Amino acid sequence: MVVRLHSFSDTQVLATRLASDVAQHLADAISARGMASMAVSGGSTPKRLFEMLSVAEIDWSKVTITLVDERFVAADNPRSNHLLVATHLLQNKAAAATFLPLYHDVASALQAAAIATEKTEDIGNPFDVVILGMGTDGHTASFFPGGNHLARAIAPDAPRGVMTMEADGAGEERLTFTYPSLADARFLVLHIEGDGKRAVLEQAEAGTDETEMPIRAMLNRAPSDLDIYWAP
Ligand SMILES: O=C1O[C@H](COP(=O)(O)O)[C@@H](O)[C@H](O)[C@H]1O
Repeated sequence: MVVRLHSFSDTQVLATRLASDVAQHLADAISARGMASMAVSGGSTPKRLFEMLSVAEIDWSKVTITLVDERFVAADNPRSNHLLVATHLLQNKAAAATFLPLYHDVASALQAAAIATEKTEDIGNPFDVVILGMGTDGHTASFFPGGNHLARAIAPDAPRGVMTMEADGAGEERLTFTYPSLADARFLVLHIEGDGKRAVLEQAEAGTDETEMPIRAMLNRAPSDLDIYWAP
């Protein structure tokens, strides 16, 4: 694998370029296979990107979107990644896309993970586009340091699909695609912004302990090339 760092002067320039690159990969997938799949992150970073991507001139009716991870909360909860995507990405032209949520209104996160795995099994083998984020603790998706299922979730031979995760730094119980589900994406992106996250990235690149900083699994051993988009 190759890790490429793309640095931009500011977050607006980054979002413009990343939206254009993602749209191109989705259009290429539609041309090649008649459909496209994409898994996106939540959190605060992707809002501007989502808004720019939502107006891209591609055939969104052939695009299926899901999340790399989610909190076990309903879609009207302000902390829901589904709500973020619905508000900022599934708008404008992208309103024609199909969205597959990870959260389901069932008794446990474990049940929701099983349903999400089943409902997403026909997409993402591999995903055409995966956009990862990274927390200042070095987590990506819901691969949290100290997570109760971290070792299983980031194992190279973990099954494709969605698992649960609990960790002190995670807040609510989480739902997350496993490492193998994400790491072989045709276009694998890590989107980070700010000097603080750049310092966290450099710290991650300088070590190998994945339990300390799970983003290292993606940086060190993803089967796909990893394109990092960063702006101060
Ligand atoms: O918990 C989460 O945080 C990360 C990073 O979020 P940010 O607010 O620092 O951008 C995100 O990638 C992940 O999807 C989300 O669930």
